[in-house]
Amino acid sequence: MNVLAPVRRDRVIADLPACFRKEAALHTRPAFHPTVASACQEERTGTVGFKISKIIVVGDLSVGKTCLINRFCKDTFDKNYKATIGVDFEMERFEVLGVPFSLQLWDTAGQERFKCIASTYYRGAQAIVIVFDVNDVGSLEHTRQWLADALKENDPSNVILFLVGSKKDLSTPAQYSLMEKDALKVAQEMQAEYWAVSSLTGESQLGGGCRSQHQPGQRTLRGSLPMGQGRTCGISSSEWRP
Ligand SMILES: Nc1nc2c(ncn2[C@@H]2O[C@H](COP(=O)(O)OP(=O)(O)OP(=O)(O)O)[C@@H](O)[C@H]2O)c(=O)[nH]1
Repeated sequence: MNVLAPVRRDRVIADLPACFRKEAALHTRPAFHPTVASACQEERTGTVGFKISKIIVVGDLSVGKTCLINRFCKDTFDKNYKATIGVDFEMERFEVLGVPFSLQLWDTAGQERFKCIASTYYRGAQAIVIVFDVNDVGSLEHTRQWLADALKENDPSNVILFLVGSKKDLSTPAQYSLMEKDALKVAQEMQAEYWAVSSLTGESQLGGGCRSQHQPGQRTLRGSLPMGQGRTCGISSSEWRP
């Protein structure tokens, strides 16, 4: 008996969106392998079963990792800072091309003293989200180290990377465009997709003037955080061959 509530409408992905930048994309095909697609449609997914992918969110202390996850999962924002102790996690259910799919979002502590505990949860990630504050250039510089640490526990050729600039609402357009140049450079080096967001307002914007395939109305953090929208993390056509 299925005791789970239906998947929320904005978590139902009926068409795979095109990748935004090929060099930062793990999946460059517009759809699953035809055999996979027909097996999903005919519910012959057999041994593939229920899919879970793990996303880890890393970055300096107080850059807004918890707020980003809360906006995405609960559509809430808390202006009071409560440091994450070690790690925390949320689970989000999706339906991708008719197949149930879940994301585990691991929120890790940015404080140095908890780094040791948090890093024990890095292993087995399909996507790494490295967050920095667009108003704090130091936090952008530290993203390289956060990525290096996360990649020690993961296979670099098999993870999708996102560089996310947070608290965009606190910067003026002039300040932001100065910062964006540096952020894009770092994203390019990392081969990550770059997004700028505000968890306070719910706005999310793909960096570098890349065009999104999505409707303007969809581009809010709740429905379209990078991890939910740009790609379907963790799914590869080879994995999904029935
Ligand atoms: N104005 C504004 N403030 C934000 C935004 N995101 C987070 N904040 C504030 O920044 C502070 C830190 O946010 P958190 O999400 O707790 O930061 P964190 O990165 O999870 O911090 P650690 O758990 O210590 O690693 C809080 O006071 C938030 O309210 C944003 O988009 N805009």
